[in-house]
Order: sequence, then structure tokens, then C-alpha cells
Amino acid sequence: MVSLATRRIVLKGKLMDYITSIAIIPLLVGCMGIFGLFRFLQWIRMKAYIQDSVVVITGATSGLGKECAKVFYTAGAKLILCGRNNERLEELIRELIATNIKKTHRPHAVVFDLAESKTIVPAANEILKYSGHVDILINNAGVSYRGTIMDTALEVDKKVMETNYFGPVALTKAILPSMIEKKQGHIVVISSIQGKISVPFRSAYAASKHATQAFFDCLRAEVEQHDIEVTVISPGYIQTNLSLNALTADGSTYGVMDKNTANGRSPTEVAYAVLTAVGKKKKEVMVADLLPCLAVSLRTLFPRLFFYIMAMRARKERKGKTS
Ligand SMILES: NC(=O)C1=CN([C@@H]2O[C@H](COP(=O)(O)OP(=O)(O)OC[C@H]3O[C@@H](n4cnc5c(N)ncnc54)[C@H](OP(=O)(O)O)[C@@H]3O)[C@@H](O)[C@H]2O)C=CC1
Ligand SMILES: CCCCCCCCCCCCCCCC(=O)OCC(=O)COP(=O)(O)O
Repeated sequence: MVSLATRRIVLKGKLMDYITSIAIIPLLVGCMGIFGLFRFLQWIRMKAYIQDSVVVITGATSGLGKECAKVFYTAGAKLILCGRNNERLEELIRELIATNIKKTHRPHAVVFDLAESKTIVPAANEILKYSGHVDILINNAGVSYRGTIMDTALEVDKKVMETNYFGPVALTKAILPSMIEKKQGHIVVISSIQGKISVPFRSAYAASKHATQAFFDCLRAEVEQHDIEVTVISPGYIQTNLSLNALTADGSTYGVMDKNTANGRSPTEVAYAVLTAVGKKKKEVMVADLLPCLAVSLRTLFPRLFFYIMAMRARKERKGKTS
């Protein structure tokens, strides 16, 4: 015989089950709805931020810069594409126009060499004369390097530094007053995981990216008062021509597609990550696999272990070259 008390408990349990099953479903649906609405509003805000904005991209002739051109153009930006080779820029412009059904803003090419400091202010003036102002400046162009510190000519260290650090710094300084005057602007820089950790045989490149990270972190704090955003993007390996174009100890081009580069992320995926980071006004993002991200934490939390691993890596690489 089941007692009355037991029957009451069972009934109460069933009632609770019924209420929770009824309540949980609408609650879950409600939460998903709110989340979906939040994401939708975020997307609308991002779209409005990029659409019709004047976006300057350096290094647009290749790799990540070229893909950024495509995703920002599709998002409706007025592009100013910078590079050293006018023909390749014009070819990209023709490609963009051909793929755009809506035929929005015709991109404009500005040709200059970031490693030639005297060309930067005239280039910035040309940009400002053409568009009146710049909403988003994407400092993407860069060159990598492979070599031992002992064998590398100082001129090579300087060339890498000029391209990756002094060039973007000079361009940013030339554009910044117009942003301050407008009380609006967004400066983006494509750094690298190597702006946070240094790996052997990349001294000039890692140094230039560490300097980049430091400069733009200072800039972020200094221009906050003018409502200017600064985003530092630190990618891991991307499938581009970076290793092919890297400089070696004597200044010649490396000319090898590295395994890490070939197995890296697709430039399109990284370009979308750049678009999202800009749209969400992120201060900084790492676009990399787990291991490089862990290596960054290891460098901070357990530096001795990190340095040991790097020394092992250097030994292994040296052995690989001599055998
Ligand atoms: N690929 C990777 O694994 C990673 C790349 N990055 C960074 O991404 C950025 C883009 O490189 P990525 O697309 O990979 O490499 P690419 O070599 O494919 O592209 C580099 C771009 O920079 C331009 N550039 C190089 N030197 C100069 C210069 N002196 N003046 C003007 N433009 C110059 C190149 O122009 P040109 O065609 O005239 O040579 C090219 O458009 C770089 O800052 C790089 O450090 C960061 C992390 C990983
Ligand atoms: C808690 C466990 C942590 C384990 C950490 C182990 C450390 C492993 C070392 C990983 C090194 C990652 C280096 C990543 C470098 C990188 O992504 O660089 C991006 C670039 O800029 C590429 O330029 P490059 O010219 O070098 O091709």
C-alpha cells in the first residue's frame, strides 16, 4: 500500500517535472532568441561601421592585404589600396569591380614604398587629397626574415625595421592629425604572434613586430581622448608569400615556401577575422592555433621553460641545416 504522504511526494515531483519542462523550453528559446538578436544587432552595427567608410590598406598586392581588400570591399568600404606595384594594384581593382554586382565605390591605388621614408608623407597627402579623410587605416604590409644574428648584415635589420615598424609608424603619424581633427578614426596594425614571442632565426622580424605592438599599445592609450580606436592583430602562420619574400642574412630573398606557412590559415579566414575585430572595435586579437597562443602564455608565466624550448628549437634547426 502506498501511503498518502508518498503519493503526495510523487505527485509533487511530477508537477515540478511538468513545470520545469514547460518553463525550461521557453526559457531556452528565449535565451537563444536574445542571443540571436544580440548577434544580429552586432552584425548591423558592424556593417554600418564599415559600409561607406574610407579604408586604407597597405600591402594590398598580395596575401592578407589582398584578401582584406576583398572582404572590406564586399562590406561596402571605399578602398584606398597601397602597394609598391601599380600594375598589381590596378589588376586587383579590376578584379574587385568585376566581382561586385552592386558597383559601389571604385577603389583607388596609391603607390609607395614603406621602406623609403621620404615617400610616406607625400603618399599620405595623396590619400587625404583623394578621400578628404581616412576612417580606417590598416597597416598590413610587411616583410619577414630568416637568418642568424651573427651572419646578418645590419642593413638587413634596418630594412626589416623600416618596412615593418618605421613605415607604418610614419604613415600613422601622417594620417593621425586628420583623424584627431575629425575626432574619429580607427588604426589597425597587422603584427604577429612574433610580436609577443621571439623565435630563433627571426631576430629582425620578431624585433620589428615587438616594436609594433609596443608603439600601437602606447598610441591606443594616447588617442583614446580623441575617440580613435587602435586594433592590434597578431596572426599565427597564414598561407601567403611571406616566407617566399622573406629577406635573408645578406639581403637576398629567401624564396622558399615554408611548411608552416603552407599549412597556415587561409588568408581569407584571417581577413574575416580582421573585419570582425575592426567591426567590434577590439583592442587586440590573436588569430592563431592553440600552441602559439599557449607559447605566449608560457613566455609570460614560465619564461625559463619557454627559453629552454626556444634553445632546443634553435639547436634542432641548426642540426637540420648542417646534416
Ligand atoms: N603569412 C604569415 O604567416 C603571417 C603574416 N603576418 C603579417 O601579415 C602581413 C601581410 O603579410 P603576408 O600577406 O603574409 O605576406 P605577403 O608577402 O604575401 O605580402 C606582403 C605585402 O607587403 C608588401 N610590402 C612588403 N614590403 C613593402 C614595402 N617596403 N613597401 C610597401 N609594401 C611592402 C608587399 O608588397 P609587394 O607585393 O610589393 O612585395 C605585399 O603586398 C605582414 O605584416 C606579416 O608580417 C603575420 C603573421 C603571420
Ligand atoms: C603549456 C604548454 C605550452 C607549450 C608551448 C610550446 C612552445 C612551442 C613553440 C611554438 C612557437 C610558435 C611560433 C609561432 C610563430 C608564428 O605564428 O609566427 C607568425 C609569423 O609571423 C610567421 O612568420 P615567419 O616569417 O616566421 O613564417
